[in-house]
Amino acid sequence: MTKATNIVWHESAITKEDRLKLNDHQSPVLWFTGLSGSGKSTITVALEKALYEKGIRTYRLDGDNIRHGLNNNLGFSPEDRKENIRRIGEVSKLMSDAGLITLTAFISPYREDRDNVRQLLAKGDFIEVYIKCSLESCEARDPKGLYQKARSGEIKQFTGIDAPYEEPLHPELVVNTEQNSIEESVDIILAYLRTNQYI
Ligand SMILES: Nc1ncnc2c1ncn2[C@@H]1O[C@H](COP(=O)(O)OS(=O)(=O)O)[C@@H](OP(=O)(O)O)[C@H]1O
Ligand SMILES: Nc1ncnc2c1ncn2[C@@H]1O[C@H](COP(=O)(O)OP(=O)(O)O)[C@@H](O)[C@H]1O
Repeated sequence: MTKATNIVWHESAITKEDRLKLNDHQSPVLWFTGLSGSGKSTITVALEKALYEKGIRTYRLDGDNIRHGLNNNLGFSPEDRKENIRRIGEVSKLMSDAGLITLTAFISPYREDRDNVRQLLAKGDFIEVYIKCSLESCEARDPKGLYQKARSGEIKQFTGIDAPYEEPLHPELVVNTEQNSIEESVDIILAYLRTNQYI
């Protein structure tokens, strides 16, 4: 594939700041990361509902859904996961520019890939939320039966089994879903957004 050359950035007449004036909130990216079954999808769904009910504009990007469309040409090798996260980072940046609070729910197992997204976004617009849950509990939950398939060798390169997960070193938030209910987890995140004047 040859990269495009001779392309020039074209400014809009309306900026992100203009769009944010129509909102009563900022437009950060809430980047959820954690093992499969840790609760990323469950919590982002509940959080998005809570935000919507407060009149806040949101959009949720979820690994399972995005891999059906935009990223349907990617698998689970380290290179493909990197490209998956790079594209989601770019999409999140557009959403932030559009004035939405984005909730992303991807395993995003590599620190470097998550840090690249942090660098891509304006300061304060990347909120890393580590959904912490032991492999043991995730495997006991096994909501999609994938751990069982990974253990039997039917699925290869499964995160936590035969592919790595690198825990965040300095996440803005850690939510432990072995200790907190779904409602408590949502409240922790809402409190963070309020305290830091995002909403
Ligand atoms: N090999 C392997 N490893 C991990 N996960 C797998 C795999 N194969 C399929 N699945 C399903 O795909 C979902 C993870 O996709 P992501 O885009 O979030 O993964 S990644 O961020 O690129 O690592 C993940 O969804 P969640 O369970 O919601 O995390 C799984 O349902
Ligand atoms: N405290 C909790 N927070 C989030 N999910 C929980 C919790 N306790 C049990 N669960 C269950 O764990 C599973 C998490 O699955 P899911 O949200 O799909 O995780 P992920 O998106 O990280 O793969 C769901 O079946 C959910 O009902």
